[in-house]
Amino acid sequence: MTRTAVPTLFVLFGGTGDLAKRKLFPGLYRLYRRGLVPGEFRVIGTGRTSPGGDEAYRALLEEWVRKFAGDDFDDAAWARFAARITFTASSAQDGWALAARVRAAQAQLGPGAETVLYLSVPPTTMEPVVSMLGRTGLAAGARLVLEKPFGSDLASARSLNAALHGVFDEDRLFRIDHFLGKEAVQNILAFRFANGMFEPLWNRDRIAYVQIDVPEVIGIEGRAAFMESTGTFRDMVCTHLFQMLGFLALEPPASLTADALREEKRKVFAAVRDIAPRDVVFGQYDGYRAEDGVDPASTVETFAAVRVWVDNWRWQGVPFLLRTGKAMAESRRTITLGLHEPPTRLFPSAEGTPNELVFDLSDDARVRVEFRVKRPGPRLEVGHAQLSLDVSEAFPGEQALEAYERLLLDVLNDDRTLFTSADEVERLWELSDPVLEGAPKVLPYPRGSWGPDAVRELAGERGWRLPE
Ligand SMILES: NC(=O)C1=CN([C@@H]2O[C@H](COP(=O)(O)OP(=O)(O)OC[C@H]3O[C@@H](n4cnc5c(N)ncnc54)[C@H](OP(=O)(O)O)[C@@H]3O)[C@@H](O)[C@H]2O)C=CC1
Ligand SMILES: O=C1O[C@H](COP(=O)(O)O)[C@@H](O)[C@H](O)[C@H]1O
Repeated sequence: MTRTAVPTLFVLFGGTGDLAKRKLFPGLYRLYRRGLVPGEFRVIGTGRTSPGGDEAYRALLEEWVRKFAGDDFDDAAWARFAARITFTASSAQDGWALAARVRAAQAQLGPGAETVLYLSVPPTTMEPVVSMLGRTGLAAGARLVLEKPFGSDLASARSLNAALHGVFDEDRLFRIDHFLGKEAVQNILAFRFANGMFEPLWNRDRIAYVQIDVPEVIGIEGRAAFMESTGTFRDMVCTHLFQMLGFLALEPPASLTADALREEKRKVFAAVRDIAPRDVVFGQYDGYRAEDGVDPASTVETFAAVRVWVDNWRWQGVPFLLRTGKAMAESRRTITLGLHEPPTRLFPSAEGTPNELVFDLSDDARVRVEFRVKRPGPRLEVGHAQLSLDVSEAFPGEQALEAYERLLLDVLNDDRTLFTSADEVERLWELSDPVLEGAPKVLPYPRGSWGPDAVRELAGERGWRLPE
C-alpha cells in the first residue's frame, strides 16, 4: 500500500558495498524512474572510506546503475535522481559528521520528514553500528532496515536483538529476507485466499508432500570467506527456505496486515518438530576445497537438504522437503505441492507425475498445474499434461517489482508485512542450532548434479521433483 507523499531521508550504511551496487541503488533508481517513490527524498551513502566526495560517489553509482538497471537507465532521470545523493564517511566508532549531515538533510526536507537507516554492512559490524546510532542520536524517530544474517546461532541472534531493542522499538525494525519480496511468494497468498479453488486442497488430506527447492548452478563466485564462515544451511535454509515454508503453511490470517501474517507464521514455526539428524543431508561440491580462499580441508556444506515436519492439524504427516545448494545441475526456485494419488487406479496406464501445483519463484513468476489427461485417439489412455500460467502474460503492460524493489518500497511506505520479527528469527535459530551442532557428515557431490546420492532417501518413493 502506498502512502501519500512523505518526504524521506534514506541513509545507506554499506553504501559502497556489493549489495548497494547490484540491488539497492539500481532498485531505488527504478522505483524513482517509475514514479513509485512516495514523496520527496534524499539519500546519504556512508561507509568508512569515502570514494572521494559527493561527485565521485555519484559517478560510481552511475556506473553501477547503468550496469545493473539495464534498459531502465535514462540520462535525464538519472540526473534528477543523482542530484539527491551525497556521501559522508562514518564508522561504528564515529558517526558525528554523519549525524550533522543527516540533521541538515532532515531540515532541508522539512517538518514531517521521515528517516530510514539501512544497514548493509558485514554481520560483525551490525551491533557496534547500532550502538553508534543510539549514541549519536541518529536512531531517534528513524526506522532501521537490517540485512541478513541475523546472527549465526540462537545466542548471537538474541544478543543482536537485545542490542537492537536497546535503541529501536520492534515496530521500527525491518529485517530483510529478500525471498519474501519475490512476486511469486506473495502470489501464494493470492492463490490461497483470493480464490475458492485452492484452499480446500491445502492440507494433509489432499497434499502428500511439499518441496521447496532452490538449486543454484553458480558456485561461490568469489565469496569464499562468506561461505567458509556461514555455510549453506545458515545462508539459505534457516533464512529463505524456512521463511517460504512459513508463508506456505500458515493458517488463513484475519487480514493481510503485518501483525496478522506474522502471528500465523509464528504459529507455524512453533509447530515445526525438532529436526532429527536422519532428516538432514549436507553436501560439498567436488572442487570446492580448491577454490581460492577455501580451507583445503574444509567441511563446510555447499548443499543442504532437510525434511521438516509441521506438527499441527493441517500438516501432520506431510513432509516439507527443503533443498538448496551451489554448483548444482540447474538454477530453480520452485515450490511444489504434490497431491495424493486417486484412491483407486481406474486408468492402469496413468503414469508419470501425479497432480502437482508448482510455483516458480523467478522474477518472471509462473504457476503450473501438473495433471493427467486422456490422450487423443481411439484408446482410453491417459498421459501427462500441464496447465501453465505466466503471470506477466496474464497482465500485459504491468511490470513486476524485483524483490529488493518491492521491499525498499515497503520500507518507504512503513509496511512491515514482508519483514521478519525478532521472535521468528530466534525460533528459527532454536530449530537450526541442533542441526548445526549435530551436523551430519558432509558428503561429496559432483558439480552439475542434484547433490549427494543420500538425498534421494529423504524424499521417499516419489523422489525429488526435478524441474521440467
Ligand atoms: N551481497 C549480497 O548479494 C548479499 C548481501 N547480504 C548482506 O548485506 C550486507 C552487506 O553485504 P555486501 O554488500 O555484500 O558486503 P561488502 O563487503 O561488499 O560491503 C560492505 C559495506 O559495508 C561497509 N563497512 C564495512 N565494515 C564497516 C564498518 N566497520 N563500519 C561501517 N561500514 C562498514 C563497507 O565500506 P567500508 O569498508 O569503506 O567501511 C561496504 O560499503 C551483509 O550483511 C550481507 O550479509 C545479504 C544478501 C545478499
Ligand atoms: O541471500 C542469498 O540469496 C542468493 C539467491 O538469491 P536469488 O534472489 O538470486 O535467488 C544466494 O545465491 C546467496 O548465496 C544468498 O546469500
